[in-house]
Amino acid sequence: MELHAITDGKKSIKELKEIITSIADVVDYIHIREKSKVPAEIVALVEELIYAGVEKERLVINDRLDIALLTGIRNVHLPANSLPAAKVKTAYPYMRVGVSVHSVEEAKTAEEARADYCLFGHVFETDSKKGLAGRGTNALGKIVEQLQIPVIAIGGITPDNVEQVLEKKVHGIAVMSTIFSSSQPKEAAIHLKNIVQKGG
Ligand SMILES: Cc1nc(C(=O)O)sc1CCOP(=O)(O)O
Repeated sequence: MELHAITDGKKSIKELKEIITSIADVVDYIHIREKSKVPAEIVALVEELIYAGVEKERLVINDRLDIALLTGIRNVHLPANSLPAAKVKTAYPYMRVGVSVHSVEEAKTAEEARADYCLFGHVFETDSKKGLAGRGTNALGKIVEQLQIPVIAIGGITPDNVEQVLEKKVHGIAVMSTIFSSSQPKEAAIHLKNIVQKGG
C-alpha cells in the first residue's frame, strides 16, 4: 500500500527541503506540486533534495515534464488539462506517468492512455477544494472495481478516515495537509504510514 505526500504550494524552498528530507524514508512518493514557483526554483529544489540524499525514485514532478527530464526524475504526475498521457508514454516509455481523475470516464481514459496509475479525488471534503462535497468512498470503490491500473485515493484523507478508504481496495493514498500542515510532518507521516501498512 503506497503513501504519497503532495507538497502544498505554501512553503518556502528551505521549509520544503527540511520537511521532504525528514519524510523521505517514511513515504513512498513525494509529489513536487509547486504551481506558483518558477521553474528555476523547482529545479533547484529537486537538485538540493537529491544532493541531500532523497532517492530520485521517490520524487514525482507534478505537471512539469520538462523539469522531470532535466533533473533525471522518472515520475511525472499529470493534472487535468496537462499534457496528454499517451503522448508522454510514447515519447518517454520509461517515464512513470500518473493522471488525476475525477470520474469513471476520466479514469478509463487515463487507463487507455497507458497511465501507470490514476489519482482519484477528492474523496472527502478538503480545504483544497473549498465548498465542494467529497465524491465519497462509494465512487472510489466503483473506480477501483472498473480499472486495471492502480488507483490512488486523494482528498481530505486523515488518520481518522483512512480506514474507510483502505476498505475500497485502493493501491495507495495521497495526502497534502495531513503531512504538510502538521507541526510535526515526520510524526504525521509515520502515524499515517503505520495505519496504511496495517491495511495491506
Ligand atoms: C492535489 C489534490 N488533488 C485533488 C483531486 O481531487 O484531484 S484533491 C487535492 C488536495 C488534497 O489535499 P488534502 O490531502 O489536504 O485534502
